[in-house]
Amino acid sequence: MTDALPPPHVVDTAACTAEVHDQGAQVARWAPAGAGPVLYVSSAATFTPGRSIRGGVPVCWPWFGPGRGAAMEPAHGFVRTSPWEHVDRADDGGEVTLTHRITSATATSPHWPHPYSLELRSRLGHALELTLTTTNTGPAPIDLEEALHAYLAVGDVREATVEGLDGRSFFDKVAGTERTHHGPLTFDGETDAVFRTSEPVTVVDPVLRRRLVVTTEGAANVVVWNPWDAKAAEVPDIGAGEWTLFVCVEGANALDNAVTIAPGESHTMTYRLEVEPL
Ligand SMILES: O=P(O)(O)OC[C@H]1O[C@H](O)[C@H](O)[C@@H](O)[C@@H]1O
Repeated sequence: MTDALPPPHVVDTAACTAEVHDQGAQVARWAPAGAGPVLYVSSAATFTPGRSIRGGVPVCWPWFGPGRGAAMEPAHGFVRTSPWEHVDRADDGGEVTLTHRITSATATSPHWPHPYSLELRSRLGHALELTLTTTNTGPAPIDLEEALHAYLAVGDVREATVEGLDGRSFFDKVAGTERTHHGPLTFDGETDAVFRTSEPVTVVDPVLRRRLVVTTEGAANVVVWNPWDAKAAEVPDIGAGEWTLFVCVEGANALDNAVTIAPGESHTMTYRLEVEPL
């Protein structure tokens, strides 16, 4: 039993540099040409079988956090710490698409006794585009939550804002209440919010002088998370003081926006990330 993950798939083209692990089909790094790293990866991240990498884009499936009944383990589902099969690598003029698949033949949970096939296509180029497709291969409907849990690198979360959430309702997981947001989102404490929106959102970062534009399809929610200082200090794989260096802006179908898929049917969620100068 080795205690280190196999080396990631490496992409190094005129369009971008990137690294993608078979465990969790997790994109750990992505930097389009001319930009610095766009995804935060903790200096204390572990690259160990069975443990999620703290950073990049973990795939949360088929429940989000502890699930709707707050009793599911591991948090965020079992596929982010499972090995996926790497099934394809295609190069299209410098844009590389990696395809990973995981199915009920190799990865199951006592909480999830359902036949399924799950595929992630990671298109790595000037933009990062992740397409997660669930197929119900069993005889009964399945009901699931999912998230593409991107850790976006920022210069200082206390100076960053998120545009595109004005007027949106959200479940505030910190307060445990339903609320409506007004104006740009700023950060002055622990933030853990499941917004009901399918519209693009933009992280404006005056420190790194860039805008990170997040566009989703097939996602009813955008989740915004930063643990702030005290919560981050309780998480061993967030490097000391590094809570200022990221904000998670996730595409998701969670809570009352869980997805039901009929036998033989599929559902697709797409998360697209682009960098613009400020
Ligand atoms: O520590 P993890 O299991 O990776 O979860 C990290 C965070 O993920 C999401 O953003 C959730 O909304 C948070 O409640 C959770 O704390």
